[in-house]
Amino acid sequence: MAPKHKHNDSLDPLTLAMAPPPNETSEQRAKREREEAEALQVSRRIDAELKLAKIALKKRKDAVQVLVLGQSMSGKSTTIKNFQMTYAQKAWSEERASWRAVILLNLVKSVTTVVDILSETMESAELLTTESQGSGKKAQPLTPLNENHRNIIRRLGVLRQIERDLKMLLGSGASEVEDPNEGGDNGPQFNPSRIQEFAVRSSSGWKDILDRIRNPSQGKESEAQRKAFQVISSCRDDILLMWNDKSVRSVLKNREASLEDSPGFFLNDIDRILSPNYEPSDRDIVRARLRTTGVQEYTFTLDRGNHTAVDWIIYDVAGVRTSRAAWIPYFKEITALIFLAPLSSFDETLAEDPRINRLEDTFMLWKTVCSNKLLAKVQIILFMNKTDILKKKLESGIQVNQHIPEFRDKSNDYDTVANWFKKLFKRLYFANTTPGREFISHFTSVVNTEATSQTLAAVQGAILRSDFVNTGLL
Ligand SMILES: Nc1nc2c(ncn2[C@@H]2O[C@H](COP(=O)(O)OP(=O)(O)OP(=O)(O)O)[C@@H](O)[C@H]2O)c(=O)[nH]1
Ligand SMILES: [Mg+2]
Repeated sequence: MAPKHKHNDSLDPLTLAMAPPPNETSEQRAKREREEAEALQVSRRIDAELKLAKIALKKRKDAVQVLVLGQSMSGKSTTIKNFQMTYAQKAWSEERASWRAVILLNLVKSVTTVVDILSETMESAELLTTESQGSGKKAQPLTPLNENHRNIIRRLGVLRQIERDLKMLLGSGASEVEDPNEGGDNGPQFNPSRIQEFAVRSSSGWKDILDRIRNPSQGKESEAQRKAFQVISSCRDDILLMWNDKSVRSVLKNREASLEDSPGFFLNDIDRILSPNYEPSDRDIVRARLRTTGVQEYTFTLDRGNHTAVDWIIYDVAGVRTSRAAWIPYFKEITALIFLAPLSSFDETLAEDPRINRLEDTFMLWKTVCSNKLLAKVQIILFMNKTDILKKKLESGIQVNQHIPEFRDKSNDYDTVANWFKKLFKRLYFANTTPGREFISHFTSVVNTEATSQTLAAVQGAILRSDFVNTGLL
């Protein structure tokens, strides 16, 4: 009989290393076999996860990826809300009730804005009255506001705490201006050193916030919302008294505070919003304002047009100047880019930098996007948005040439102004774009959901027809 070691010599070192130890007891053997079975299970799970990750990566590569860009308040999230409403109806209806907290905050903010304007007006009138009394002149009433207004303002003071509570509930996007600790600088638009920082920060857009409101942890969120609803309801009469008061309206007019056209304006809907069974309508949701922070991703499955489905991934980003570096990593991935240019902003300045005219900032961004090499093969679609507000502004007599001298003495009517802006975008496009890339643009008002659904259908067609898709890359 051959000696034992001779037999082992014929085995490879791996088999030897894995062989059960000699003199193994039956308990040791059972333990070893249990551990081996567990290890096998872990290995199979990892294999399955890798397979799924590979499929997901392939699905992602095959998807139409669209980045929506534009300055803050240009209507990016509102455009994506329209996509969601049309193509992801289940998610849209599931989120409906959660928008109530955002709408309550928007309402409270409008009230506190009016209160601030009235308080300032009364204070400066008092100061002037005291000065003129000191000089011995006869005192003239310098404001139509009186003691009744002062009492209303005092009573509405309780809404300050409600505003703070709702902001806490909704996170940093609930404030228009970034928290300075949140990582902003006033530097150039595309600062590569900031990419990493923004790319790793987890997204906290409205989708995450709405999920949190829908699934409150220990009832905290719903409690804040319930209290807000109660307190705002108790202030209803004072809010209406103030908002419907002729003197208040004349003060607001003198201060050129056009609240009705400001984002998230719900004062005219207060009774509906404060009814116990209130559920936000589609129109309420597209009008609600919540600033995007970070980058948010939405997935839809759309018909390719020939009854085959294709996944779309749409990225929503923050538009404030300090967050624009976070856009760059997405430039390499995307199929198409929708650029939001709010035409109505010709007489406004940026919230984050009041020295800069909003429309100038948009033109500058547009030029950067058209000339960017990473975007050379990307189909760019321009939405000249907020046309409804542009119309109203022009009708109210606001002159474009007072804010953009290059407009000179052209007629200040909507068609002339809108087409002149379009010409400027087109000119900048052709001066900076990749040769041969088509110029696609739409005049939009993305709060008008019916008109926008038609625009989105056209956008879908244009993207699927684009060369990039048709060269077989998708
Ligand atoms: N009247 C009107 N309001 C609009 C239009 N587009 C957007 N808005 C409103 O403007 C506000 C801002 O729109 P958003 O979609 O939140 O803007 P955004 O580009 O996502 O802004 P950031 O998240 O700060 O980058 C919202 O209250 C919208 O309802 C429009 O065409 N007309
Ligand atoms: Mg947004």
